[in-house]
Amino acid sequence: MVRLVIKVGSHVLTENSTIVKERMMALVKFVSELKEYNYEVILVSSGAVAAGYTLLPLDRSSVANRQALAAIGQPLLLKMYQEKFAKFGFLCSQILLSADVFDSRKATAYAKVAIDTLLANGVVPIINENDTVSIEELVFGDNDRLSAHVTHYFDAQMLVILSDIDAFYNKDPNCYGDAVRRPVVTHISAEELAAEHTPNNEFATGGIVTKLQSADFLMKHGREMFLASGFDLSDARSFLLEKVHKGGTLFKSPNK
Ligand SMILES: Nc1ncnc2c1ncn2[C@@H]1O[C@H](COP(=O)(O)OP(=O)(O)O)[C@@H](O)[C@H]1O
Ligand SMILES: N[C@@H](CCC(=O)OP(=O)(O)O)C(=O)O
Repeated sequence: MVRLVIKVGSHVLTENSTIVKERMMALVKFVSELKEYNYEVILVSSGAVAAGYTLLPLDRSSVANRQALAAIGQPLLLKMYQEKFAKFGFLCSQILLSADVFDSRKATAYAKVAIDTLLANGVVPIINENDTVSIEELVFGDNDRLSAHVTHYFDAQMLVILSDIDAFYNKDPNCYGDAVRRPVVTHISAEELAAEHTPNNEFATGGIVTKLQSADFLMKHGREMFLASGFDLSDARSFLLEKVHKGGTLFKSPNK
């Protein structure tokens, strides 16, 4: 069994203050297919704040309101995931983590026991940051780095980030028409890791920099990361199910 972490961003799941059910369904179908192909899949799903906003459009500039939106949106997201996974005969489950879990070996080990047990029973763990209590020094703030920690500490081989962008380019393709895709990356420079956050959606928090930081963390720990589109899953499907690297970017250490 190969253990995988799939991370999906807020923009993939929501558009114009609504949850895009078709995209969520495509994701659930893809995860279910991966499970049929003997992958163990942990899903890291963003979208709690964006989902909360579809029910109660509070002003998101206030931290308290964002905490409240996450509390409203997280159960809605999970309800939708449960209904959709049930169509494929799978149970799913919710695990909310905060950054301090990974500061404690004991807490990390306890969380891993729960995840191992869920996976051993065929259940899909769905992880998000515990946004209601994760503030200030406890916060990852973006699920890119959270999912990199999940991949490393819960012993997955690879992280697959399904984003609103289909790959890593030499410059932002949303700003530069001549940006060139980088299919394989084996080194990330200090400047790239320190660049400003550039999220492309009002609910997204990370941008490309947190994806590069996640890739760097994983490469240093001997693990791989694949960045591909979450709007069109064909590159991720080809890569994981057909073992053909068409689009997307694979981050791997040079000696692997
Ligand atoms: N070099 C780059 N390659 C790809 N995307 C980039 C680059 N520089 C900046 N970006 C921006 O990063 C965005 C992806 O981050 P984000 O919107 O946070 O995605 P998600 O919600 O999927 O996590 C892209 O839509 C793009 O505008
Ligand atoms: N925990 C937050 C995640 C926000 C976030 O990281 O979004 P994204 O940059 O789209 O992955 C939420 O569920 O709204």
